[in-house]
Amino acid sequence: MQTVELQYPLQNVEPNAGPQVLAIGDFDGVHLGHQEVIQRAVQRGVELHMPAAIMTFHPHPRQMLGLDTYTKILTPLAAKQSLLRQLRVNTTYIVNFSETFMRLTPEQFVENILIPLRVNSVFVGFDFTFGHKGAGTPDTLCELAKGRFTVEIVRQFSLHGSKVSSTLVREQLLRGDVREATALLGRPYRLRGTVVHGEARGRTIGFPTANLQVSDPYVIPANGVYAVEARVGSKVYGGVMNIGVKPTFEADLAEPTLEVHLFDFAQEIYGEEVEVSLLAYIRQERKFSSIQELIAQIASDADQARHVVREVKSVQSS
Ligand SMILES: Cc1cc2nc3c(=O)[nH]c(=O)nc-3n(C[C@H](O)[C@H](O)[C@H](O)COP(=O)(O)O)c2cc1C
Ligand SMILES: Nc1ncnc2c1ncn2[C@@H]1O[C@H](COP(=O)(O)OP(=O)(O)O)[C@@H](O)[C@H]1O
Repeated sequence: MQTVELQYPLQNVEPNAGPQVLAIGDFDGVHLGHQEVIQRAVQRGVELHMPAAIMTFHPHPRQMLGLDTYTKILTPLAAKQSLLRQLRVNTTYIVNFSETFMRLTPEQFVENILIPLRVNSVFVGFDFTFGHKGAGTPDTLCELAKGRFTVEIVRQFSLHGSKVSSTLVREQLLRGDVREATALLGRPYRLRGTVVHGEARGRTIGFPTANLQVSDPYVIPANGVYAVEARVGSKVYGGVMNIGVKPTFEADLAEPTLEVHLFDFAQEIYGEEVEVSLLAYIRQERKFSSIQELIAQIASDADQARHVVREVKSVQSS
C-alpha cells in the first residue's frame, strides 16, 4: 500500500495517475461500519481493474475543530494504515486537515481534489459530510459529480440493534465493555506504548508490571482489571492489565497508569514498544486494606485472565 500525503492546494498528484476507486472518511477505529465502506470500494476496484484508494484526514477533523470529547482517538494514524493494508487498500491519501482545507466549499472539494485524483467511483457512508462546516452530504456529492464519477452511499451498519459508530465504541470502552467494543471493531481494542519505569514495587509483590506510556492520545478504557494479550517485539504473551490510580498505594494520582503483568515472561523491557489487545474486563480497581489482600486478588485476576487468553486462543485456532 502506498501512502500519499496531500496538502491543499494539491501539488504532488501525478498528472497521469490512472482512474481509481475512492472511499472517503475519518475511519477512526476502522470499525465494522468503516470496514464495510472500505471493502466495498476494494471490491469495486477489483471488478473495474482499478486501484482502490482511501482518503482520510489528519489531524482528526473533530480534533481540529476543537470538539473536546473527540480529542481522544481509537486508532492513531499508523494503526489505521496497518488495518487499511490488511483490507487490501492500494493507496491511502492522508489529507492535511488545515485551516485552508477546512474552508473548502463542497464544490471546491469536488473540483479541486476529487477531479484531479481522477476518481471513477466514490464510496461514502450514509452520514458522511464534507466541505466547510460539513455542508456537503452524500446527496450533494452525487449532484456535484455531474456524471463524472459514480457515488455509492453505504447504508447504516448495525450490530445488536445499534448503529456501529466510533462514538459507540468509545462509550463501550469508557464503560469497560471491551467485549462489545471488540464486536463493534471486529478485533480487540489495541493500545500501543513504551515501557517506562514505575515505583519498582511490582517485582516485590511477585507481579512485575510493565508500565505503558501510550504513544498517542488514545481513548483509555475505564479503570479496572483486564485480560489482555501483549505483543513485545515479534512475540505475543497473555497478560493481565490494571488501568487505574492504585488507591492501595497512591493518595490521588491524577492520570490512570496502564500496567501489564505478562504471563510466563521474565525480561527487562524498559524502553521497548508494547501493543496491548484488551480481551475482557475482569473487575473494578479498588483500595485494599493490606498488601497481602491485593496480592491474593492479583493472583486470582491472573488465573481468570489466563483462562480468557486460552479461550480466545482456542477460538482463533478453531
Ligand atoms: C492485575 C492487577 C490488578 C491490580 N489491581 C489493583 C487494585 O485493585 N487496587 C490497587 O490499588 N492497585 C492495583 N494494582 C496495581 C498494583 O498496586 C501495582 O501493580 C503495584 O503497586 C506495582 O506498581 P509499580 O509498577 O509502580 O511498581 C493492580 C495491578 C495488577 C497487575
Ligand atoms: N512478567 C513480567 N511482566 C511485566 N514486566 C516484567 C515481567 N518480567 C519482568 N518484567 C520487567 O520488570 C518491569 C516491571 O517491574 P516492576 O517492579 O513492576 O517495576 P516498575 O515499577 O518499574 O514497573 C517491567 O517494565 C519489565 O521490564
